[in-house]
Amino acid sequence: MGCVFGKQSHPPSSDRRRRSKTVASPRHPRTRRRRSRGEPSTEISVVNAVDPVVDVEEKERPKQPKQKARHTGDFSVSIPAPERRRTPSDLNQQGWPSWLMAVAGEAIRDWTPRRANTFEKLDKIGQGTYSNVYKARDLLTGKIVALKKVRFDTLEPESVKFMAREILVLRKLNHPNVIKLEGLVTSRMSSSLYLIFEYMEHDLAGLAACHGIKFTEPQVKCYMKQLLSGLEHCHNQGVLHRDIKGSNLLIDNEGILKIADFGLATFYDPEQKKPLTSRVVTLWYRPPELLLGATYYGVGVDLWSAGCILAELISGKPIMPGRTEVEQLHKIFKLCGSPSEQYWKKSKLPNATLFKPQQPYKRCIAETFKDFPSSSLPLIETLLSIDPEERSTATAALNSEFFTTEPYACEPSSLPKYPPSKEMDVKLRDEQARRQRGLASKVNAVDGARKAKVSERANRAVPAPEANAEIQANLDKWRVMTQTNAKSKSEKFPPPHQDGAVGHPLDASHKGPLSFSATDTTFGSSIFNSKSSESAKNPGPVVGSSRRKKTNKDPQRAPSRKFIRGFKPSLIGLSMDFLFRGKSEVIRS
Ligand SMILES: Nc1ncnc2c1ncn2[C@@H]1O[C@H](COP(=O)(O)OP(=O)(O)OP(=O)(O)O)[C@@H](O)[C@H]1O
Repeated sequence: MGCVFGKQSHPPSSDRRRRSKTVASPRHPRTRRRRSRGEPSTEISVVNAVDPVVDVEEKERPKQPKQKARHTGDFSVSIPAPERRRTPSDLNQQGWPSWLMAVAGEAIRDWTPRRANTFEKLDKIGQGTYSNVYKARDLLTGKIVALKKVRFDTLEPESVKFMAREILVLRKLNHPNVIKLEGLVTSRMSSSLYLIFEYMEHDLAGLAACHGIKFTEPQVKCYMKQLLSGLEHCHNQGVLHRDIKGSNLLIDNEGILKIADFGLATFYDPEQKKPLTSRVVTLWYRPPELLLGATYYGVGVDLWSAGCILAELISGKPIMPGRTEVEQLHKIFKLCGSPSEQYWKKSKLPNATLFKPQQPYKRCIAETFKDFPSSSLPLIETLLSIDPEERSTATAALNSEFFTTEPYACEPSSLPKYPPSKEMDVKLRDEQARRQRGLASKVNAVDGARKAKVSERANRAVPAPEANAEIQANLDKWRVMTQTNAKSKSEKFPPPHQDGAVGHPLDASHKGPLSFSATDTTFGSSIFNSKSSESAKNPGPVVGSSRRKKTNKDPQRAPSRKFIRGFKPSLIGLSMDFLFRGKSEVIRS
């Protein structure tokens, strides 16, 4: 941060915005974030005069920061005339900048911002799609904290609102298994905002990716108990998290698990349901109703993700690593069975006609997970119910026999003390290994290196790849073209104001899912084996946004895109079976 002065050096931002709108697809798959990825359009130069907190990013910011188009929903957000220059007089009495007061007044009510110069930034410890996270020392208390620097565009009130929603949600929650927002930091003239959190040493994805860590049954129960307790609190407070996955489950050195990253969370009222976007939750953990386009949903979405995590913790690998929405649904149907006739009728899901298989798929959770502890199966069956209502509640899950039969959950404090294992650490380790392999491959022939790369990636990346956007866009087009009564997209999907998170595509969280031992052989079932080998042959997208872009051009990924492009209105009436068959044929070729 430092002492930061605003300096106007760009052409009017509307120009840049116009340009950027042509860049991003309105159906960009990363629904995850509705916040802008673009830097504020007022260029900032940094003079680190007073603050001990040096903002590396601001120092290194390029002269012409690229702006990505922002889509709050299925459509671009209209943006009001930009404010040009910020001065200290923009701060109100408490020290909040006016742009924040104007749009996010409620989120910061009764709080006073901390000054940047009261923290010492120590290390970058995490990177999300819309944030960088730093380890820092609070110079007033000496405590180590995590500072999450949120990227958003002050000139786009919508993007500030999304950030404000995250703050509002966090302020409403107060539970040992939910990350606590301890305050906010603003710097005088810059438009950055930092969220102050308690510092957590690990995340479950990172731990799970550590070689040699295989959780025991009491340990799995311990983590699951904490996850479900945190979820129970969120749901009781009327909050849906909508992105439960390993890298969002932080763990401290005392073994305490806390649910983090509420950037996609929303308030909901089960008594007065409002339409919400279906384009949330990282693909591998996304429940079938969202893949089928549900806009009225509830706690079941988080419980499904919790079910995926439970099975993953026991098995040692992600259970349904799909690369596209179609493939994800296929994996779900193969494992959990396709929805019953009754459910298709009752749910009236937007994509039902398209995705309903001609031949129903049989549920085979018990056979697939036959080696799992027997008390875990009823809970997995419940959490992975196709009908969200059958998933029940976090409270019911906590009372299930999984937790009431021996061996019981261990105490968090008895969990092993792990070395630093942030997902970021794992990424860096992998990158280093890849580089080394690259060198080795020069000596050992290209082929061998490619194989190693494939097997290493197979279990890790969580895609909600750009192909998803494409498929959704095609499905929408197709629906419009084929339904006599076709509704417009805006009618099918709630407009942004109905759900702050609508439709801004969920770009794969490049966060790796839990990836435990790749050599796990616990599963005898053909379903599991086939899945694993499929992933191994067709590795998921690589981690990290820049690389993700590259992978779109990766021939390994092309088949699904090719398939999607070839998806014509004339396919109406062809079943999901056909779609799956067609897809796998293309993949094989
Ligand atoms: N309180 C914390 N203590 C330690 N590390 C943290 C903390 N909060 C976040 N991190 C690290 O930073 C990473 C990114 O944080 P977070 O998930 O909140 O950001 P994000 O931009 O919302 O990410 P994503 O793109 O996954 O949604 C986390 O995976 C984690 O490793």
